[in-house]
Amino acid sequence: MKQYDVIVIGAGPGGLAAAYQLADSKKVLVVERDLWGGTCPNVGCDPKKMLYSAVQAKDQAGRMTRAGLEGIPDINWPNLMAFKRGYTDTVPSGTLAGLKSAGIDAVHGAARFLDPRTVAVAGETYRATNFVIATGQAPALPKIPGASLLKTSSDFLNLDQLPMTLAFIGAGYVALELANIAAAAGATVHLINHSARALRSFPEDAVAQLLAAMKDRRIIFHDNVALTGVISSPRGVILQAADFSLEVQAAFSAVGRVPAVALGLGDAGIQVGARGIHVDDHLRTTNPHIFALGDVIAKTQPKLTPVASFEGRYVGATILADRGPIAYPAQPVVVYGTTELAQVGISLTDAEAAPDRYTINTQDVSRWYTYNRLKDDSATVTVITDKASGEIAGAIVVSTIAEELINYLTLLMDTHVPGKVAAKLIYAYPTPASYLQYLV
Ligand SMILES: Cc1cc2nc3c(=O)[nH]c(=O)nc-3n(C[C@H](O)[C@H](O)[C@H](O)COP(=O)(O)OP(=O)(O)OC[C@H]3O[C@@H](n4cnc5c(N)ncnc54)[C@H](O)[C@@H]3O)c2cc1C
Ligand SMILES: NC(=O)c1ccc[n+]([C@@H]2O[C@H](COP(=O)([O-])OP(=O)(O)OC[C@H]3O[C@@H](n4cnc5c(N)ncnc54)[C@H](O)[C@@H]3O)[C@@H](O)[C@H]2O)c1
Repeated sequence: MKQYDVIVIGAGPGGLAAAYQLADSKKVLVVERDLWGGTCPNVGCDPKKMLYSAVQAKDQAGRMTRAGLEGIPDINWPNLMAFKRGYTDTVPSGTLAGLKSAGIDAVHGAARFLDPRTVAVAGETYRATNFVIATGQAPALPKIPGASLLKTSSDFLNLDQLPMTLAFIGAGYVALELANIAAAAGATVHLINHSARALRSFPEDAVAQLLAAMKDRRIIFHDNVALTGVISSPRGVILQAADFSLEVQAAFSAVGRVPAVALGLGDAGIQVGARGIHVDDHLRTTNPHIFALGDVIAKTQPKLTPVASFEGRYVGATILADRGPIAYPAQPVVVYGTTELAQVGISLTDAEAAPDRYTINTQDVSRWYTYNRLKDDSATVTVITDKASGEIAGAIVVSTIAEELINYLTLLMDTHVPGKVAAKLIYAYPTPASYLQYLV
């Protein structure tokens, strides 16, 4: 039996951040059951955005037709997939090499608690003073007969050939982002939504702008369809509901993700609910020498890579010395769809409910120089300002380059720079930042 100061279970962005934080002063072991690096670089953010790169380039070319460009390029799926694999194929070995060079031990296999101080991995047992559970989430399947015929986001991001007809079940981040990629690459894409509302955490008007762009791309939305079953067919699968039947070559579940908690948590005295492992304000589980972080915990913060990494650094630092409860900075979120939808800070609904406290300023910026140059016809920016301090309290950006502006607005929020101070600075021109003076 080997003894460590800290055992980190799960080598995704959260677990790795904790391990690196501890590497200089503690004897650390990282356990991973699947791909070193976890979801984000292997089957999540990074491969998705490599495929999205070709979609962005194609879309910009499309917008510039009759403005100097002729012809819209086609996406060659096998070549695009080879480009993606050129990155993802190196992730597990690169991650492992990074751990070794930092003096962190690594073992491959699924960890399972035998008791609160011991885990078993691949037939060996390991003991530690502290544990960090960072096991993330896995794709969920709808609870209907035939659900095992459905594929997942991980399958989509590794398709050798793109099916010509396909469906996504769900209307959240995964469904919208992957539907956009598939449709831009030439597939006929159906999106099956069990309600009439997509992306519930975003304002309805902004979502409507995104959905309009996706419908222009000929993505077919089937709202208020509660599937009752999936059966196989000679050409693929048939999705069934009351008064509804749709045959596609492949169908992908995008109904959310479930916390990966099959690691004997009961034997370690750790409580877990449907949304994940319960933690306190120090990210301690119900067993105080065991921490949990990232997507696997029940939390109000979005389950995103930079949030998991932030928590990993916090837990690493807290194991070294208690620095008080975790205090999160603002967390920007971006949906990389047919246009980008980005949001940070207070929600529009909460700001509208407190008109004495907040100013809400929504502007159509599509004719402003940078957006006009890019022919970004649906660009809209909403900035919510705290009346008393003049500081930015939140923002919503719809634009093909929303990912850029949302980070500047986040920076201003986190550094408590009031809008009128930000407006006086000099920014490179012409760039999205150079319009901050008219936005904040
Ligand atoms: C398709 C897709 C696109 C996404 N796009 C974005 C994006 O654009 N931006 C963004 O910020 N976020 C995005 N996310 C979310 C992001 O990937 C996660 O928030 C992030 O990976 C969470 O990190 P984590 O370390 O908590 O968990 P993970 O990255 O999931 O890592 C957990 C690791 O633990 C391992 N593990 C599980 N159980 C055990 C066990 N018993 N023993 C050993 N190892 C175990 C798993 O194999 C996994 O490698 C996306 C997710 C998906 C699925
Ligand atoms: N750009 C990004 O940052 C990004 C991209 C992808 C994923 N993610 C992360 O991954 C998480 C998971 O994404 P997701 O899209 O899988 O989940 P989600 O929670 O965002 O969306 C799930 C969707 O499925 C629908 N749904 C649930 N049950 C259903 C059922 N039985 N039938 C039909 N529809 C059903 C929901 O109404 C919702 O529209 C996100 O919450 C986010 O944390 C982030």
